[in-house]
Amino acid sequence: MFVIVYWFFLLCFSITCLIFVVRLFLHRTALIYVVRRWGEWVEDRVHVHQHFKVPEFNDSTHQENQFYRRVSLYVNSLASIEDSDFTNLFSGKKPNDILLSLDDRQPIHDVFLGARVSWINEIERDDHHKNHAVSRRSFVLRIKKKDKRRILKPYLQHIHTVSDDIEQRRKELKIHHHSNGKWKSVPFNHPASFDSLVIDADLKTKIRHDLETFLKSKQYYHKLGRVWKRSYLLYGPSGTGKSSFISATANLLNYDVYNVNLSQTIDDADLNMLLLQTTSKSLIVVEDLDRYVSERSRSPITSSGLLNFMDGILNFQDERIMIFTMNAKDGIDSDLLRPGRVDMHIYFPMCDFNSFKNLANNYLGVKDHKLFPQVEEIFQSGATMSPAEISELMLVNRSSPSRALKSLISALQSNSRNGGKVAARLSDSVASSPAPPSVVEEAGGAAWKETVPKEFRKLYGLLRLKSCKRPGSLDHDSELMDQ
Ligand SMILES: Nc1ncnc2c1ncn2[C@@H]1O[C@H](COP(=O)(O)OP(=O)(O)OP(=O)(O)O)[C@@H](O)[C@H]1O
Ligand SMILES: [Mg+2]
Repeated sequence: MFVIVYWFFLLCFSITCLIFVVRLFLHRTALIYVVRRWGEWVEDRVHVHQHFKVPEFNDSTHQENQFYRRVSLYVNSLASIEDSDFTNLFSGKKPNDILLSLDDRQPIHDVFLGARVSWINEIERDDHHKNHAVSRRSFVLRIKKKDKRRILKPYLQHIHTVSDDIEQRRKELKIHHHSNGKWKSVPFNHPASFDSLVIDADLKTKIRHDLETFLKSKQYYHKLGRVWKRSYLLYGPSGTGKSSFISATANLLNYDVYNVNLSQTIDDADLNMLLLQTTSKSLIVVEDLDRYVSERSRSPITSSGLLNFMDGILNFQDERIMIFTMNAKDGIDSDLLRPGRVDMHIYFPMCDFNSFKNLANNYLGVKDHKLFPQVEEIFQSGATMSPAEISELMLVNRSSPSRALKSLISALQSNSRNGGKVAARLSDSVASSPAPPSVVEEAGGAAWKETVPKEFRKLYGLLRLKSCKRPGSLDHDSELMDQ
């Protein structure tokens, strides 16, 4: 009995060692790839496949096949390209960017909804084409017959979505300005990013989330019969980051910027034409809307022309984001900012101690300093400056954080001593401080009361009571209206 058990354990041990050695050998010598390939070959033999060819050019018209371009982008973005036997390397548009591209006649595998498919990029020579030889490229999709019905349509749709996304990310951004009713563009290279923007962290997350949700909501907007656009109002004193926010949003979404200058002598028709000429996936920006409104009597643009422009009624189905900026909301016609026309109101406050600490970290690389308590005390006494002024001071004194902080302390002290500039700024900030839902409820006005059910209004009232007025806050009213 003992001998049988002994031999049994010895056999198990020997088999385990053998498996271990074989695996090690296969991995070390890369023979594992050969074995896998055999496995795939065998699996391929036992299935019936169907092939779909995507030629680079349309045979009859010799026009470029747009789907070939999409497939090429998609295939070259697959992670499995790194396992391909032969891949080309190209430099991308951005520095240090290396792009991989599949070489001719190289197969590449992909998995979609649990089904394994493969692509191969073929190249055929046509020696009889008008007396000279031409190469015809194509991608061929190989898919198991049993999977075709289940995955083909969603897979092609998936290729569309992914390639759109890649194109969007690779696009070179432009900023457009208009003169004489025509857009002129220059490359947009502003480095602003959401990370360097100093605003309340929760607010930043909410805005990012709102933008991302908007981008994914095409079907939803269309189902509701609404123009697929989102509008933001940025308001707050000068130098608090409104324009930086616009640049950061353009960089985040990779959207072109169209800067609409309402003070130029344009009329309603020009404004409509300008809007029609904007492309999708763009930010349409109107800076200093309050200044324009106060000077409106001298402008050829009518009130309804402006409202139609803000509603984007001429642009169906396109993906646009509109951003309006102003220093203060008071005195602005409530219809102009009503929910639906402007979806979200974002307040940009003057600096407080928290924002100051973020700026000090960004500009001076200091998270803490012995002068911080003194700075905090001055902020608590009510003195303040705009992020633009503070960042400028820090930039000039960036070689010495102590010097930067001392200059800031004396600037804050002198501001609060003479009360002038700061007092003005403070009153500005208080006057335009966020009054989240209440202001917009007025803006929604009677129409809102007519169209929104009573229960909803009650809930809305409760939320209003709970919302607290914080600097850097967000008016959620319009979010609610959208739901
Ligand atoms: N919140 C902020 N976070 C980081 N930097 C800021 C912020 N606000 C202002 N700055 C700095 O100040 C500079 C000017 O800010 P910006 O032009 O965005 O202000 P603004 O609110 O648009 O002012 P204005 O109302 O005068 O147009 C920016 O380039 C940036 O360096
Ligand atoms: Mg600005």
